[in-house]
Amino acid sequence: MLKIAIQKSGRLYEQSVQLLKECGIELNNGNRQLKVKAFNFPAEAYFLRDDDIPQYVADSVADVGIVGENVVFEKEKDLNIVSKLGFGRCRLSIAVPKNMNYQGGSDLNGLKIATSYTVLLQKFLTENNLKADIHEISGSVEIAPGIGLADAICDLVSSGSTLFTNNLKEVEVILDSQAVLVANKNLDEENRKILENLLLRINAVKAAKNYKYIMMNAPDHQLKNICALLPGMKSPTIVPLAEKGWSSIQSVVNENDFWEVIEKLKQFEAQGILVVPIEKMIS
Ligand SMILES: Nc1ncnc2c1ncn2[C@@H]1O[C@H](COP(=O)(O)OP(=O)(O)OP(=O)(O)O)[C@@H](O)[C@H]1O
Ligand SMILES: O=P(O)(O)OC[C@H]1O[C@H](OP(=O)(O)OP(=O)(O)O)[C@H](O)[C@@H]1O
Ligand SMILES: [Mg+2]
Repeated sequence: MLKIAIQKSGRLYEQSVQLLKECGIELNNGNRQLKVKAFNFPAEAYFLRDDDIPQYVADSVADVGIVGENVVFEKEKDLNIVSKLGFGRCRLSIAVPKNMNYQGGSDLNGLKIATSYTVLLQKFLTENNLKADIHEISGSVEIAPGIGLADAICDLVSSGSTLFTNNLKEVEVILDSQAVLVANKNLDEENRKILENLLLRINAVKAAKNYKYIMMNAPDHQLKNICALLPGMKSPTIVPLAEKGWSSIQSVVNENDFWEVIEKLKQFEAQGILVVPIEKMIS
């Protein structure tokens, strides 16, 4: 039985549960139980404060956990990061009052900086030969300069709207972060196998999000051009149409190249192009 630690509530909760669901792991947490067995997978979920997850996984209280890289690196526990999950994207940044004439890192010398990320902030200061006074607070960090508690802050930023509403501006990015799956370094054989299975599913879900399934008709003399454009997972599927000289082509296309590929397909006389989402993709 693989014990999976996930955030009880907050920024990562919904997407963590959703990811497990897309992996076929259903957790009925309807009545807010903190420990829930999956119906159809040898796993059990523990719902915890995100700050505690690295410690619990390192201590084998849980075998794996879903948590932000920002927390993983701040806590400095000996863990394996086994997958980057692509959600919970944010950055850990230093921000100063909007009206400060900030020229560069050396302007931080001698300032009082409020943060919940003392380890990562100290590392940044040391690496950049800066000396500032770190003032640890556990939340509502952005309010600190406005109430005279500190001169600057170091906290998570995503859209920047919290900084904006508190009259602050972002001046240094310390870390780019996203949610990751971390694992205990000494899993037993049984749990290692379950984790392998879970990772296969996570990779299938992640890959599917990056690709679309594409179908079209094209004249046979363009097949070579189109196949070069759409290599597919192995190679495209080509089926002759009832109309002579025409074929139907099916393949996958990466989301990033999508519009460029469509434009070229039109040049290669493709018609009736259909694009559909993929639910899972296993290579
Ligand atoms: N604005 C944001 N946009 C995207 N991801 C974010 C944002 N803020 C935080 N995160 C990510 O989500 C994680 C959890 O954030 P949240 O604000 O829910 O934490 P918390 O208040 O410490 O929760 P807990 O009650 O579990 O301790 C953060 O550690 C970070 O990785
Ligand atoms: O750049 P933004 O999009 O404004 O996001 C940044 C804010 O989001 C997080 O807090 P959250 O809203 O999760 O609340 P919290 O204070 O309870 O952690 C983070 O601590 C910032 O305050
Ligand atoms: Mg927390």
